[in-house]
Amino acid sequence: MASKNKPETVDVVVLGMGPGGESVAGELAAAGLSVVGVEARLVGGECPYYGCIPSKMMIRAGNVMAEALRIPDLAGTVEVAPDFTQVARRIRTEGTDNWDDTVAAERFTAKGGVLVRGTGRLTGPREVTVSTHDGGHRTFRARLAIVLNPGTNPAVPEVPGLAGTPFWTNREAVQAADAPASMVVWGGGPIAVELAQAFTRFGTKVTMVLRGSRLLTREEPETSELLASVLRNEGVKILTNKALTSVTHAQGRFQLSFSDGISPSSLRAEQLLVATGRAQALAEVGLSAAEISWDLKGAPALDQYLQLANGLYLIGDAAGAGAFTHMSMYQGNIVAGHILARHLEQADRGTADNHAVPRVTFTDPEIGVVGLTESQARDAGLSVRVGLTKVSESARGWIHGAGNDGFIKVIEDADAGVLVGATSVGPMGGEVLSMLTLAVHARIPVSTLESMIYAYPTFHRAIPEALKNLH
Ligand SMILES: Cc1cc2nc3c(=O)[nH]c(=O)nc-3n(C[C@H](O)[C@H](O)[C@H](O)COP(=O)(O)OP(=O)(O)OC[C@H]3O[C@@H](n4cnc5c(N)ncnc54)[C@H](O)[C@@H]3O)c2cc1C
Ligand SMILES: NC(=O)c1ccc[n+]([C@@H]2O[C@H](COP(=O)([O-])OP(=O)(O)OC[C@H]3O[C@@H](n4cnc5c(N)ncnc54)[C@H](O)[C@@H]3O)[C@@H](O)[C@H]2O)c1
Repeated sequence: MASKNKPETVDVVVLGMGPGGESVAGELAAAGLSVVGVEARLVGGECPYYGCIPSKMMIRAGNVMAEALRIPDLAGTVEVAPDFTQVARRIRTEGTDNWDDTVAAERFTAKGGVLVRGTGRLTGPREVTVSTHDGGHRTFRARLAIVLNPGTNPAVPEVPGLAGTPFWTNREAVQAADAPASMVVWGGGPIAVELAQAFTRFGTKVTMVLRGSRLLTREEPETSELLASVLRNEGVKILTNKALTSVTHAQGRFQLSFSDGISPSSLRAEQLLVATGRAQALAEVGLSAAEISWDLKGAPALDQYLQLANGLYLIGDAAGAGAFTHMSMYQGNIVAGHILARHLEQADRGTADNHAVPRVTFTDPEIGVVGLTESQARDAGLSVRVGLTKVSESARGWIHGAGNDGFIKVIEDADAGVLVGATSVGPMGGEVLSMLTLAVHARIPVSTLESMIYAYPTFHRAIPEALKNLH
């Protein structure tokens, strides 16, 4: 092993092996470059161990039960007895290998990559120093590139009493052995709504406490309204415009005090889930050593190849174009393509284009969104036409019956005659989103979408109805 003071020269250093970092590092190593991947926790990052995969396993199980409970409306009788321990077992054994990344690490090293476990920091424009888990230090000089993929950690606001209590973030929630009897979910973003619904379906009495007046504030107001009504019907309490002022924990219960600016109130619950956004791990990476200034308030400035400076790339949640696994991987692909084009003379794969970023919040109904919301399109100065239709009014939605809440909303740039955004809420709303994503991505004229044949009776037949309603 090299000493602290003797840098080792390699082609590429990937700092943080989230979904994008893992794929860039693997591809470049497989192409024959010498690649060091630096990872402080688990190769693969948040998504496979604490994010997408375990949460979607919970959601899948909850959805099966919710469907079963719709049987009396459509098909007979059924007895449903939720058992969270089955979900916990599946997450532990199939989903996360008991939070062990050996398979992912070996996938990378089998391609010729070198995995260094520890926390890395930039110590120069082309230099990374790692405090390794075995207590040493290694310094690497990157001949060709450094790719930063540090991701995020749960952000926990400072509230008197909170720090000393056994609250959950997403990381503890997905490791739960059982569903708590009652839980306060603090926050109203995607993590909060997905986990609130999943735990409710396993018998947890959930109270959501929001700082503002609606759920999923980045999405259309119609989305927030519909989701709130679905969650309330399932038994979730939603308290709005509340600030958490103090927390205590005694005898296995949390006591939470709130203020709404007028009068104080309090809640007791067995568990508290803090889902109040994410903190950028990029802040700890030492950007100033690479002479990059960044003030944490927005995303750092990147060029179209996702470079902060020549040969210094940034991908993933920290790149600020959407905190989603598919964005991390999309960006990783562009960066790998750029490095290979520059140094191995392979064909360039193009540059980052964020006009059609899709996202799906996996509640029931699913919430699929692409591109701009109505207010974003108006704020951008476009001449906007909006079309909306309810899923329950389509033939398929009507046939579907119980569980058919949803709508399609399309946003057109009327001058250009193309969609610039769309929302698809409903059963399989995330799958219905796919053709809307293509329409926004490829700027397909609305007249072409109107002339297309849509199979009957599918959920996506609601899309031409929404187009008919454009006004
Ligand atoms: C509960 C939950 C559910 C989610 N569900 C979805 C979903 O359904 N679909 C979706 O698209 N997205 C989902 N996401 C978001 C998704 O997990 C992230 O967008 C995704 O993980 C990509 O993040 P990233 O590439 O920025 O890196 P991350 O996944 O955050 O990984 C970064 C890695 O870098 C390492 N690291 C950081 N700093 C250093 C350092 N200095 N030295 C060494 N290593 C370091 C970290 O240990 C980590 O492993 C979900 C997130 C959560 C929390
Ligand atoms: N299905 C998916 O794709 C999926 C699922 C989960 C998470 N994610 C990604 O992970 C990211 C993080 O999710 P999230 O739900 O934590 O974050 P978020 O930033 O979307 O939502 C945070 C919530 O906490 C509230 N909040 C923030 N600071 C607060 C404070 N000081 N006091 C009270 N409330 C406060 C906000 O008002 C908001 O309701 C998302 O933006 C999303 O990109 C994606």
